[in-house]
Amino acid sequence: MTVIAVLGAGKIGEALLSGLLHGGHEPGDLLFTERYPARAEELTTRYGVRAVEVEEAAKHADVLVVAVKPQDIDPVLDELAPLLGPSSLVVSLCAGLPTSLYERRLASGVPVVRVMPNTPMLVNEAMSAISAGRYATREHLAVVRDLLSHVGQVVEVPEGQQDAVTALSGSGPAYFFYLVEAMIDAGILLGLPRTLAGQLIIQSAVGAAKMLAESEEHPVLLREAVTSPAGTTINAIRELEKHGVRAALLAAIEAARDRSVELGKAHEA
Ligand SMILES: NC(=O)C1=CN([C@@H]2O[C@H](COP(=O)(O)OP(=O)(O)OC[C@H]3O[C@@H](n4cnc5c(N)ncnc54)[C@H](O)[C@@H]3O)[C@@H](O)[C@H]2O)C=CC1
Ligand SMILES: O=C(O)[C@@H]1CCC=N1
Repeated sequence: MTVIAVLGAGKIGEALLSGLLHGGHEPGDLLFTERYPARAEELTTRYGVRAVEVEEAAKHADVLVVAVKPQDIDPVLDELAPLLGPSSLVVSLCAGLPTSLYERRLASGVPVVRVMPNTPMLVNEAMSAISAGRYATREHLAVVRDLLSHVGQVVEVPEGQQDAVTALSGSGPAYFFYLVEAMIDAGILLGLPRTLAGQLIIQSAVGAAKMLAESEEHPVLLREAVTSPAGTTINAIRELEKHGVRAALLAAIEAARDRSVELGKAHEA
């Protein structure tokens, strides 16, 4: 079995470890590094996966998955540089960081694959986009695709699209959570108990997501099917349009893309 080491076991690192375990990986085939000992202990207790130093991770793992914040990448690259060679495989989950950064800072020929996943990895429903760096072959991409397909869907994109992907599906779950949170508040405004409002909205979100995923219909048609002439929904849609919700989403996602570009630029030579 391929041994995978997750470097930095925060929210997305934990989601990956948990998703891989759900997907059939053995705890013994997974390793992680973590800056905070208490966090390391917590994860070992929860998942039975061993926390190691970076040297051990580099020595034993076939795939090293970098899952620290982009702002924390420098010390990780310094640690990895003397430990890796062309037979290693580095997978970066870091928003904004280009494969060229790794290629510049690690030994020549180290293959790097850039990935933008998302947190639904925790429930095996991730959307991950993968892009090969300069030294990554089709075989390296296939290894990464196989690994991530245990925790959701995988698409390959040109690396130039990764900042847009980050804004869309990397951050995407947060936008849906935000909408659900606001809709539950609307239930409170209308006088419903919070638990009931939560149940109504969450199940509506699950049902709508299932229809989007399973029906062949365009989202516009699915919305139109809910929107009866002179009915209730069109009144709500009019308010959404009046308040510029569509324009707000376009601007919000563009701002997220811009931040991803900025995070990459901060590490330019
Ligand atoms: N949270 C999300 O939804 C997504 C995050 N990402 C990317 O994943 C990366 C991690 O994000 P989060 O998990 O949200 O951040 P986080 O802050 O929850 O996790 C980062 C973890 O790395 C650890 N760490 C930092 N430096 C370390 C070092 N030198 N050695 C060992 N451990 C170290 C920290 O203690 C922390 O536990 C980021 O680069 C982010 O862009 C990508 C897609 C989605
Ligand atoms: O907010 C962030 O920077 C990370 C990257 C995509 C989702 N979360």
